[in-house]
Amino acid sequence: MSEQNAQANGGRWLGTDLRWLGDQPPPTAADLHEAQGRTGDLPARIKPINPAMQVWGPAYTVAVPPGDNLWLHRAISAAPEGSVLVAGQTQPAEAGYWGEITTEAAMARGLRGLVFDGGVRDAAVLVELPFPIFAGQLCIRGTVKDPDSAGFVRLPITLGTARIRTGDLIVGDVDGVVVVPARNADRVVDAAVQRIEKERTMVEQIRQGASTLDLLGLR
Ligand SMILES: O=C([O-])CC(=O)C(=O)O
Ligand SMILES: [Mg+2]
Repeated sequence: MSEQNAQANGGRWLGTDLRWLGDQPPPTAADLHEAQGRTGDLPARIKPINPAMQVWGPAYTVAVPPGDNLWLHRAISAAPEGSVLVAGQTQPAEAGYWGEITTEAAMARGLRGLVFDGGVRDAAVLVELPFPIFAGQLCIRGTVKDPDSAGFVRLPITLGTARIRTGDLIVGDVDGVVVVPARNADRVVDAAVQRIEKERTMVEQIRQGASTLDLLGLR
C-alpha cells in the first residue's frame, strides 16, 4: 500500500488510523478476493474470535516454530505502528501462542490486529478488547520461548495458497481474511468498490422481481 493508504474512486483508507472515506462501507474480504481474480484468500479456518471484529492495514509477517511464541514477542516489538501482524507456523502444532499479555503488548505498540494460522487463548477476555484477532483455533496449551528457535519476522510467508509480504494490504472480517499485494492495492480496492456498486444495483433489481438467471446472463 502506498504510504499506508489504498485509494479508490468510491473511497479510500487514509492516514495513520486508515479511516475509510467513501460513500459506501469499505470492501469486504470477499469483495477484494473477487476483485483480484479470486485470489489472496487465507485458509478458511482463520476466523475472527468475535464475529464483529474487522481488520485492515499493512501486513507485518512472522513465522513461529512449533510450540514457541518468542518470535511473536519479537514481532510485537519490531513491527511499525499501524501494522497487522500476520503469522504462520513453520510446522503446525496445537498451542496457545497468543493471549491477553501479548494482546495488551500489541495494543500498547499501536498495532492494528493479529492474523494467525495457529492457536490463541484467553479468548473470554480478548473478545471484549478493541484489538481484532483472527486465528485458526483456540488452544490452551502453553508455549516456550527458546532464544535459538528457528522463526523469523518481515520475510514472506505462505498461508494456504496465499503468499504474504510485509506491507501487503490485509483485510479481515467475519468471512475470513484476504491479502492484496501492495503493488495492486489501489487498483484492487477500486475494482472492489465498482463491484459493490454493481451488486447494489443487482439487489435492487432482485427486490423488484428480476431473476438472477437473467441478471447474470445464465439462461
Ligand atoms: O503467554 C503466552 O504464552 C500466551 C498468552 O497466554 C498471553 O499472551 O497471555
Ligand atoms: Mg495468557
